[in-house]
Amino acid sequence: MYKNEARQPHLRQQQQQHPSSDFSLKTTKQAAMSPKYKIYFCGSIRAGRGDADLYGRITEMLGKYGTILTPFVANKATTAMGNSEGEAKTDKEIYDRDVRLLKECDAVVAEVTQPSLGVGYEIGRANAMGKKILCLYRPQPDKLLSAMIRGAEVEGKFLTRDYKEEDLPDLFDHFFNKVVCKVERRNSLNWQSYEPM
Ligand SMILES: O=c1[nH]c(=O)n([C@H]2C[C@H](O)[C@@H](COP(=O)(O)O)O2)cc1CO
Repeated sequence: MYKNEARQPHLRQQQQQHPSSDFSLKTTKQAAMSPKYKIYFCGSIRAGRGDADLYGRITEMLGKYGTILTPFVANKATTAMGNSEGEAKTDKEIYDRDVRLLKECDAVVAEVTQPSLGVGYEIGRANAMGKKILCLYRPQPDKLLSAMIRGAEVEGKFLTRDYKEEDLPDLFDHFFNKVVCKVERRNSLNWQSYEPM
């Protein structure tokens, strides 16, 4: 028995079930190659549902990188005047659930073209939690993005991008593969001293 089999008996079991293939190695490699993130998607609800179709296309693209924690934002059945969506029935339940999901997520993607109090609040809260954030804005002739979003930009942490829909695949590749994938050093352990690095 190899050393790590003693600590991970499931590896030995997998090896017995798949004797001709290096099952454990393959699954480990696959996991490393296709990281699946928990993504909090923000978009306007009570501030107007004019971009709901676009939110649907965005969340579909984001599915390549992980799980959307907030599918109700892109759901066309969610209306500006509805007072409940999904499991949440009251504003308090919506707020509590969304703050819990924000804490849980690995990354926030926000479509900020339609100005929304809720989206602004979520971005500020996520920023205070140290989450990686991508804000997407479609420049409008009569509408400027708030300085509290564009001005919050910090390289490698908080990105704001003016975009056209065809730019999204490249923007998402960059955000997830160059920004979100970077593990904060303080989250790792020095295996000699057991101190956080
Ligand atoms: O019913 C809701 N469900 C919900 O999850 N939210 C969250 C998610 C959205 O990203 C954001 C939208 O805020 P607003 O409704 O102020 O546009 O707030 C907001 C509402 C309604 O305010």
